[in-house]
Amino acid sequence: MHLLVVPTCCLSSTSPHPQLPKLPRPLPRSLGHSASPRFGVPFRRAVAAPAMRRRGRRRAAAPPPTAAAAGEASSGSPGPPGGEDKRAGTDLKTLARRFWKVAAPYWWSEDKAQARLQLAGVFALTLATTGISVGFNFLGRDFYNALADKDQEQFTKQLLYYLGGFAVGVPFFVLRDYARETLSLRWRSWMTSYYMKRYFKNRTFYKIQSQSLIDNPDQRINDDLSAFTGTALAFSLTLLNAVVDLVSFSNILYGIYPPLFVVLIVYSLGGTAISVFLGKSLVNLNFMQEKKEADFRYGLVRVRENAESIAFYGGEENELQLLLDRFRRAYQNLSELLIASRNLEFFTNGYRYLIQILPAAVVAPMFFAGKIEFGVINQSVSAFNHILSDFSLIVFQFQSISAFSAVIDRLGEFDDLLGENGSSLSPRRDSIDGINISFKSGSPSVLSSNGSQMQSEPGIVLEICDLTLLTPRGGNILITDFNMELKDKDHLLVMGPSGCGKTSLLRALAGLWTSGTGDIIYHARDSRQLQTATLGSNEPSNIKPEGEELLQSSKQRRDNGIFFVPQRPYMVLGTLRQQLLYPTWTANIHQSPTNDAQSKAPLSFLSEVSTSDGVGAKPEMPSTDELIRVLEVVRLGYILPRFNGMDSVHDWASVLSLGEQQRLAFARLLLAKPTLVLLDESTSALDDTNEVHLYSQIEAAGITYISVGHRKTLHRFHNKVLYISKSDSATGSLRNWELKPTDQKSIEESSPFAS
Ligand SMILES: Nc1ncnc2c1ncn2[C@@H]1O[C@H](COP(=O)(O)OP(=O)(O)OP(=O)(O)O)[C@@H](O)[C@H]1O
Repeated sequence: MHLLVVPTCCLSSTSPHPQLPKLPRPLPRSLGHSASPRFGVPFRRAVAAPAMRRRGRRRAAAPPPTAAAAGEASSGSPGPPGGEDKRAGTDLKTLARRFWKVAAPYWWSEDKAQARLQLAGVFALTLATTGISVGFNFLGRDFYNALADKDQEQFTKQLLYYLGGFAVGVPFFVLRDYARETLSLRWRSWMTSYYMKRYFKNRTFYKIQSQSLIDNPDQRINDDLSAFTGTALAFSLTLLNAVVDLVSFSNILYGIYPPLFVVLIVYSLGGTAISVFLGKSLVNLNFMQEKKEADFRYGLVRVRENAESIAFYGGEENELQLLLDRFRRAYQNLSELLIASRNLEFFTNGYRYLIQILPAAVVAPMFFAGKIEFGVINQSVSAFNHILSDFSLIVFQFQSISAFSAVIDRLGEFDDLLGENGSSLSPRRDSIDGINISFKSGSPSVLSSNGSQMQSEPGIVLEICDLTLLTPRGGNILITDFNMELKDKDHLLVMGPSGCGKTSLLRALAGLWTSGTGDIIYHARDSRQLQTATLGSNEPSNIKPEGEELLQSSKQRRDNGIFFVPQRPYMVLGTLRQQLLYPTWTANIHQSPTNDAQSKAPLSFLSEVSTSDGVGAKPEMPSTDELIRVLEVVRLGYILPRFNGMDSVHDWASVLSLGEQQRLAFARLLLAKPTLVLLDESTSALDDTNEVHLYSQIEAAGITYISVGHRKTLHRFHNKVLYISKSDSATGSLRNWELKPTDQKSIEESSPFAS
C-alpha cells in the first residue's frame, strides 16, 4: 500500500501550489495538498492565492454604506441592516448574471484580438499538459511493473524514459502557468482601466461617496479585480482540463475495471452534495470578511491622514477604541469563518484521504486473482485521482469557490452601480432633482436642449433663475426662489450664518447638488464652447447622451472657464509642478524625471485617453519660467529652493501650511485664467495683507469671482453682496436672501488699514 502512494507524491512534487502564500488565517488543507497526482492544476493556486492574499494587503477603503443606500445599490444583495454585520445571500442566478456581466466585456473589447489569441495559446498549452499527464500515467504503470517484476534492465530503461519525460514535460507546465498569468495580468489591467474610467465618469466617485452607495470601491478596483481575473481564468482552464481529463482517463479507468468508474461517480456526487450543505454559509462570511477588513484598514488610513489633528486633540484613546472595535468585528466574522471552514475540513480531509486507498481497494481483488499486474493498480489510482479531482472540484475548492463568489458579488454590485459608462446613477435621479445647468455660447445659432435658439447677452457670465435649493434627497430647504445675474468682472460676496447654505450654493453652481428647482445658466466665454446641454432636468431632453455626459464632467465646467477653490485646497500626489498645473493640465507627469517609467505605457488601454473634444481647448501649458513667476506672484517663491525645484515629490498637504496651500491654489487659478471662479473661504487661513494681495491679483487678471466668506475685509473686493439667512423649513416658501451692492461704509470698514 505504501508503494501506491509513492507516485502520487512524486507527481505532486510539481503540484500546483507547493508554496501557497502565507495567509492570515489557516490555509485550508485542501489548498495545501494535492489530491491529484497530476502536474500543475492551475485552478487551485489561482483561486486560493489572490482571494486569500488580499487579506494580507488590503488597501484604504471607504466607510460603510447606509443600509438604505446599500440596499438600493444592490438589487441582488441588499445591504445589511445598518450596513453592518449580516447580509442576505445572493442567489445563484444573480451570481451567474454578475459573473457574466463582469467577465464578458474584455473579450469583446478593443483588446479582444490579443486576448483571444493568448487565450487560445493557454488552452493549447493546457491540452499539451493534459497529454503529457496521460503519457506519465502509462510511464508510471510500466515503471512500477518493472519494479514489481524485479526486472532491473527494464526498470533502468523506464527510469530513463521517466526522466526524459520530465525534461520534455516540465517546460510545458511552466509555460502554461506563465502564459495564464500573463493573460490574467493583461485582463486585470484592462478591467482596472475600464472600471476606473467609469468610476471617474460623470463624477460617479463623488456620488458613491457622498450618498454612501457601496462600501470600499477602492478595494473592489484593486483587490477584487485582481482576484477575479486570476480566478476566472484558472477556473475556465480547470473546466477545460476536467473535460479533457475525463475523456482521456475515462477510457483508461473504464478499460481497467468498469465498476471503478461507477464508484467514482457516486463518490464524487455524494461528496459534492455534502460539501455544499456544510459550506453554504461561507460565501456570505467571505463577503463580510472582505468588507470588515477593508473598514478596519480605512480606519488606519484615516489616522495616518489626520495624524496632526488627532495628536492636537489628544484623541489617541478614542482612535484606538474605534479601531479596535473595527478589528473586533473583523475578528468575530473571521472566527465564524474559521468554524465553518473547520466543519467543512472534517469532511474534505476524510474525503481526500479515502481517495488514496479507494481505487486500490476496488481493484485489489483482481490483482489477487492474477487478472491484472501490479503497475495497473498504480495506473488505476492515478487515473481515478485525475478524474475524481475534476469531479470533486467543489469538494476540494469549496472555500476558494466561496471566496470567489464573494468577489463576483462585490464586483457585480459595483458594476451594476457604475452601469454602462458610469451612467446608472443618472437615471435614478430623485424627482426633486430639478436644478438645470446649461451653458450658452456668446455666438449665435446654438441649439438648446429643446431645440430653440440660445444666445448669450453680451457681458453676462452667469444667470440664476428661480433657484430653490434643497439638501440632497430633499432634506431641508436652504435657499428659496433665488434670482441673480452676474456680469463680466462683477464680484459677488456670499455671506450668512453658519449652515445657511453658502457652500451648498457653490455646490449647486458646480453641478454637484441638483436637489431643488430652477435654472443656472453659464455664458461661455468664446465661440469654442458651442455646446449646450442640460443637467438635472426632469423634462425629456433632446440632447444626445454624449452631450449630457460631457456636461456632467467637471472638465466641461473648467472648459467653460469656471473654476472652484475650496477652503482646504486639494493637494495632488506628485511634484510641485503637478500641484500648479492641476487640474487644467493633467497629462504632465512625464515631465517629472522620477516618472520616466510611466511614460512608456506598456498597454495602450492603460494610457490616459484624452477627453479633449474640441470643446473649450485648453490654454497652452505654462513653461517652467511662468510657473516660477506665478509662485512669486502669490509670494511662494521661497518654497522652490526648500523643495529642490519643481520636480521633487512631497506630501504637500503635510509640508505646506494651510495658508501656503491656499496661496498655491491661487497660483493654480492665475495660471488657468478662468472666466469665473467660485471661492469658498479660500483665504480663511491667510493674514489680511496676503488676502488683499491675492484678491488684487485675480481682480487684475480680469477674473469674475463669487466668494463665500465671513470676514468684513472681503467687502472691498466685491461689488455685490448676497446675504442668506437660515431658512425655516416651515416657512420655506419665504424668500431668505437679499442681494445688494456693497456699500461704501462696509468697504471703508473692511479696509485693513481702517483705524
Ligand atoms: N451631504 C449632505 N447631505 C445633507 N445635508 C447636508 C450635506 N452637506 C451639508 N448639509 C447641510 O446643509 C446645510 C448647509 O450646509 P453648507 O455647507 O452649505 O453651510 P454653510 O453656510 O457653508 O456653513 P459654514 O459657514 O458653516 O461653512 C447644513 O445644515 C448642512 O448640515
